[in-house]
Amino acid sequence: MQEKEVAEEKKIGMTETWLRKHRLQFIGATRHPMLKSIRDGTINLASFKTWLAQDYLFVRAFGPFVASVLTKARKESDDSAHDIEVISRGMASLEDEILWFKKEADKWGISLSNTVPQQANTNYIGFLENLRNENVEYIVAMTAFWAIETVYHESFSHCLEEGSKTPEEVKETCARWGNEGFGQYCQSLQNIVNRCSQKASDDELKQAELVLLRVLELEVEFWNMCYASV
Ligand SMILES: Cc1ncc(CNC=O)c(N)n1
Repeated sequence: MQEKEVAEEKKIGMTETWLRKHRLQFIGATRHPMLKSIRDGTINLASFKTWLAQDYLFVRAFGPFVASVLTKARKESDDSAHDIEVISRGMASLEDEILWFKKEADKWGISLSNTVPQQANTNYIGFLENLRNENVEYIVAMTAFWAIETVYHESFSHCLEEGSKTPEEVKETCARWGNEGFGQYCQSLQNIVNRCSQKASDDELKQAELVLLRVLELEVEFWNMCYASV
């Protein structure tokens, strides 16, 4: 049976089907040792600072990617009014996010202008650039978008759960992506992917699934990069 039929039969979305199938990879990205060290309070602050500076560069590249998803929604979505609203919300919050990175970098004494992207970051940014191509289908780009946001939400909300020993000075970072509002926004993105997947061809679904897997790999490599930089 095709996965699309499995999803339909069980009355669950395509995203849920993928996440069940690739559960281990999802856990690898959202429960990385670096995240575990945030949660248990043993985080090495040098690693955290590396993450902060590198993620700032990532987010700067993420904006143009989100803009390209917005353009695809306009051209390809069967409910573009709705999708544009959701994607624009994400776009708008990036401005605030960039300001937040600058403020946070000041707090930690990090010079962002002297930061150069490390290899794993360059790979991730290159991946985003490829997805901006107009030949990449809306559902494929949208799946990447949903996955990128959701991985951060899952990762950081876990660091704020009861019983976690996340250091005070890192809590604000966790709350940025771990908060409930961000979780609802991730859910809106997920609903879009699920809706689009009902009309997608098998080939499009295969591509979207591969993109999801690649996001999970790139996220692990991103954390590895920070973790190793001690
Ligand atoms: C490496 C990485 N993955 C996901 C996010 C979350 N999206 C935008 O902020 C992020 N900031 N960085």
